[in-house]
Amino acid sequence: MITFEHVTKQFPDGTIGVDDLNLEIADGSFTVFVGPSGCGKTTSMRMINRMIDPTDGVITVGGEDIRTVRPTRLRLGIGYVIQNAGLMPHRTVVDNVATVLVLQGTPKRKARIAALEAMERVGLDLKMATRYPAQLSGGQQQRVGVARALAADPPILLMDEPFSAVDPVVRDDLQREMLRLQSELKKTIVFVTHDIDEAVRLGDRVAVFGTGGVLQQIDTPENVLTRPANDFVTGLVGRDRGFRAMSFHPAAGLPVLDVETVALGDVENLPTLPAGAWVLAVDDARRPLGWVNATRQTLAAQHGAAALAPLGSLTTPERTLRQSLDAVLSSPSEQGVVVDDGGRLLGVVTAPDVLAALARQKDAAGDDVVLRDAPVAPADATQDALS
Ligand SMILES: Nc1ncnc2c1ncn2[C@@H]1O[C@H](COP(=O)(O)OP(=O)(O)OP(=O)(O)O)[C@@H](O)[C@H]1O
Repeated sequence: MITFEHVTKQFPDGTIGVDDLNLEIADGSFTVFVGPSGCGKTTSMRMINRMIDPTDGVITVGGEDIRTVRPTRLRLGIGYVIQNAGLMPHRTVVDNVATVLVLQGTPKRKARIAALEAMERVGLDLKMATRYPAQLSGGQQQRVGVARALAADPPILLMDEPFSAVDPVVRDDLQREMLRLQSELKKTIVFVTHDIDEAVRLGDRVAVFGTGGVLQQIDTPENVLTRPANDFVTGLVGRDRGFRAMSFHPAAGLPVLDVETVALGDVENLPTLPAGAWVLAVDDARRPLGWVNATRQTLAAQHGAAALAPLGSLTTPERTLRQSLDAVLSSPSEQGVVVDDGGRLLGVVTAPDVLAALARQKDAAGDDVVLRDAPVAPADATQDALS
């Protein structure tokens, strides 16, 4: 457990970085500090490993007041990952990852073996071990940074905007990897970001910081989205929070409707489709391949799968209403394709059904916040999702 009790940090020039922070971070939890620039997220995080000392209040780690623990000893149990990874350019990847272990006195060979294991854990190809950081992509460097923090197996991991400098696709990959890692490792993670989407995706607790280093709300991601504590949090999570909150609603119970299908080889035998009609082309195992409509019919008969309209994103009955709506919005037929775990077609879902299911679930929870602020008309949801 990490606790902050009435913690304030005033810098020598008078700036209040963090103002009377009270916070409990449970062992094994993933807590995200989120908020706009300059609101005290990094200062709060750096006080945990004593890179910054508070001017007032008490921080404990594992029940110990950290003022009584030498920073070097404290940091042995705390991994630290920063933006741009902060790797040493003249050391190979494996030696970068082994850094902390070597500093702790682990013999070099043993440290390298542990470093290779950490690289594997974060999904890095071991071929990269002998490269230098500049020979890696941004995303790979960031993985090296995470491997380095994990190599000595500290129970606590501090991560300061670790994925901000990479492009959205790589970032999505790194976030997914982080969730997988955490489900295996169960570290106590404190993660700083200014991106609310990243915060609600990764955190099991989200701490929203506001101007002047004042904590505005600490709660589950769903509650931050659906029950923002005040206008500041409402502003931060934005007007499309209703759409984001759909990530927390299961798609179970959503009607999966039958859809007209055609085997790819039989497209040419289809009767001419009326305008607006769509038929789903499937392979021999009933895996969906793409959509056919009147304008695609002849092309698809001549050129096969390449001429089909793309499926859009697929979903499964076990996923969430947000993924169901994504599937609907990304499908040219406005029918979201639902498959089983083997990728075989189960049917389709539609936008009105997704929104009705959301309304039912919100009613059952006795919570009208999302619906009040994110109208249930399909057109609005579409606009929100695309904006
Ligand atoms: N060494 C310092 N001296 C004076 N003021 C500082 C110092 N470090 C931080 N601050 C100020 O303290 C406040 C909180 O800074 P902090 O870096 O914790 O914010 P942040 O929320 O992490 O912002 P960002 O997302 O931009 O990193 C800011 O107003 C900042 O300018």
